[in-house]
Amino acid sequence: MALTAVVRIPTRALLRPWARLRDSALGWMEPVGGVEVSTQRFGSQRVLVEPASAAGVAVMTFKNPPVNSLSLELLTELVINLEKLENDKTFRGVVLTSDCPGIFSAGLDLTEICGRNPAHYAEYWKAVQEMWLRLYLSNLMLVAAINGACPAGGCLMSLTCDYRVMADNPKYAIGLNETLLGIVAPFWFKDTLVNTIGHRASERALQLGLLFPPTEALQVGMVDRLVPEDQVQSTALSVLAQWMAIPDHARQLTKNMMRKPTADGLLKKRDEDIQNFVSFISRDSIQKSLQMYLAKLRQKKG
Ligand SMILES: CC/C=C\C/C=C\CCC/C=C/CC(=O)SCCNC(=O)CCNC(=O)[C@H](O)C(C)(C)COP(=O)(O)OP(=O)(O)OC[C@H]1O[C@@H](n2cnc3c(N)ncnc32)[C@H](O)[C@@H]1OP(=O)(O)O
Repeated sequence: MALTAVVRIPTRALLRPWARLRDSALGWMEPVGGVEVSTQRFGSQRVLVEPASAAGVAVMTFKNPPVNSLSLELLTELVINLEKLENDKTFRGVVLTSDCPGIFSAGLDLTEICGRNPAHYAEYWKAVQEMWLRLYLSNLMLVAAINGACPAGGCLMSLTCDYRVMADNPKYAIGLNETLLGIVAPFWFKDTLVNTIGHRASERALQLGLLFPPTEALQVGMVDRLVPEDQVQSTALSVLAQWMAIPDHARQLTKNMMRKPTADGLLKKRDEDIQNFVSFISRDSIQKSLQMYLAKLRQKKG
């Protein structure tokens, strides 16, 4: 079914993006000559992209049931869809959220890093790096609408965003819990956390593999706002509307200035990081820890 519709945004609003917010607040909707904005829904099997009602904004929804684990396929689709949004200059902001009830993302897909061969680990880790680099350095404004559990790689993904809104439900938790699995968060996971909550809080959180319930996550600065579950996405959209009031070029240069040094840390040694990952994850002791952890997860139901 074709869902294409074309909305015209006046050129003056595109040249002065902050004017768009003001104009729409005034109820200015009249289509006049300008740039075409596609309102077509797109995406792929595991990543749905829908333009939001506000011009320039899209919602990217992960749908990789049951837990949105970051499989190679999901990572690949995420990067492709992000690139599409970035290439379409009508989009300025994206809300990232989940279609899996009660779960934002369970993090890396453990079946990708357990019981496979070194070539697979290398391919997978490259995709994880790519996801982080693309999101972390994206020129788009990214807001995470965290509508469920958000451990490990799921937390990392949310930390790449410019703002995090989380459902205020004590059943959900967020954090980099790698040590609980007997594995170690790589330096760029660590750097992303340090840049968000500071060194001391990160050191404690990483060593203990802390998963913070929403109230504590807010206190430590891991998320920016808590709202009732049914308001997570709408709040994320209204946060984006506020950020849209800032001229893009100034905001983008500022974001890049803040983040590039951290990203360069990985860009300078991507291959070495892949080799480290492959040799670490291939160790018998690490594979045993992961197998035990997976078995525990699977037993939970039984
Ligand atoms: C010196 C160092 C050098 C290099 C270091 C290099 C690298 C090491 C670092 C690698 C980084 C890793 C980061 C990660 O992301 S690891 C993944 C961590 N994730 C978790 O710990 C989350 C595990 N899952 C859960 O806690 C729960 O599933 C969750 C709270 C998300 C949802 O709970 P719920 O009760 O709703 O569902 P479950 O019944 O638990 O799960 C349903 C089925 O999904 C399977 N599952 C869950 N999580 C994963 C996963 N991450 N990957 C794959 N599969 C997962 C679970 O087993 C159930 O499966 P079935 O029983 O239905 O078959």
